[in-house]
Amino acid sequence: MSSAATATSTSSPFLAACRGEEPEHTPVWFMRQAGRSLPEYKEARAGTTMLEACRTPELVAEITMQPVRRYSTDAAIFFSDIVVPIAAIGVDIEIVPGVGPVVAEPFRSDADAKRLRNLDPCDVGYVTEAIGLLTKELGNIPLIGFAGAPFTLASYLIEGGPSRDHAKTKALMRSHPDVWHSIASRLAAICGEFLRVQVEAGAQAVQLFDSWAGALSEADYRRFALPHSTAALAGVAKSVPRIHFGVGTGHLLEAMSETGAEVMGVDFRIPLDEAAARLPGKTLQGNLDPAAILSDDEPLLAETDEVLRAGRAAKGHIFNLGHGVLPDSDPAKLKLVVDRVHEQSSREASRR
Ligand SMILES: Cc1c2[nH]c(c1CCC(=O)O)Cc1[nH]c(c(CCC(=O)O)c1C)Cc1[nH]c(c(CCC(=O)O)c1C)Cc1[nH]c(c(C)c1CCC(=O)O)C2
Repeated sequence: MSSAATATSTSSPFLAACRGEEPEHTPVWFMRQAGRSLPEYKEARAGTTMLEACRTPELVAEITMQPVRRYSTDAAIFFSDIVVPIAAIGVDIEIVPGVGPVVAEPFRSDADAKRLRNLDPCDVGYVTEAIGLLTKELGNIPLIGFAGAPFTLASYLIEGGPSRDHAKTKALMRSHPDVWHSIASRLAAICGEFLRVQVEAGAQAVQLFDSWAGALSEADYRRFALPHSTAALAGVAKSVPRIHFGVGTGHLLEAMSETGAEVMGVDFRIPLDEAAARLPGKTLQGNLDPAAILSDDEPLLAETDEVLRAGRAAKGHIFNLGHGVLPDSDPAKLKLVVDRVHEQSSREASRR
């Protein structure tokens, strides 16, 4: 490792917390920190579709930087989407504004599984290029790369779009487990490669989003999702810290941490001290309710303090929301939270 890289990793509160070391203050970043809550994002994105934007390195770098500049977050998350690698291998998928990913021909059969060929780094050359631009601009702020987990991606491919009950996906798992495992294992290989491309280009941590895994029972999660998420994360094992996150996954925390992730994301439904008792020795990330950002300052700051207090029970704590920033959020409130987290936790650190 070069001396520059060593200096970066030792001086970053985010990377220290990932490793379970004592940072100078509690690091903070927000899922969906770049997005529709920022006027400068709306301006930069005007006239460009989401997937076109993800394929334009200068625009990706600019949008990734926007929240870092505005809020002084302790990490940047790469601006992209979980469906970018799927589109890159030629699957006809679009991101429809206000809806989400929509697939022209939903996946149902073994023949469909074969539409998922391996990802070649050249398929996503724009990702490597954008991360190259970003590592120069970010200085010692680490960049988080990410991918969607096989279950969450498979749900979009099988349902054809967003789904509340994931009924077609669950029916396919049960009736045709061989087809399911074929789709999910191909997705795991694609996700693992997508993560590797980002790390090789300069991402210093990764997050695997299994946003919809909370729809599964623990038994089904273990049988149908866990092996594939484990395989996806194995792609970058031992190279960078790996964060794993899902929504409504309180019943799955232990099972999800068996993927090997060093950091577990916790949504807002479970207090961090409870999660810490269940996952001893893990760094936790979370978990202010995104809706708290829409409230008045007083309740917002009280809840921020409570998340910090509960987070002290964990080996390491990375402050975040329990899910993504809501589009109606006022950027000034997010800035208020960042400043509060930094102030309160540096005061705490100086008392130790
Ligand atoms: C399920 C999922 C998707 N994408 C993602 C997930 C997992 C995280 C989660 O649970 O929220 C991940 C994602 N998508 C985006 C990021 C960028 C980084 C960040 O700031 O967090 C990340 C990490 C940008 C985006 N991805 C998308 C937007 C909004 C598109 C726009 O601004 O036009 C952004 C900023 C589009 C998208 N893409 C997806 C959805 C559901 C949507 C929203 C559709 C809508 O409401 O318009 C699929």
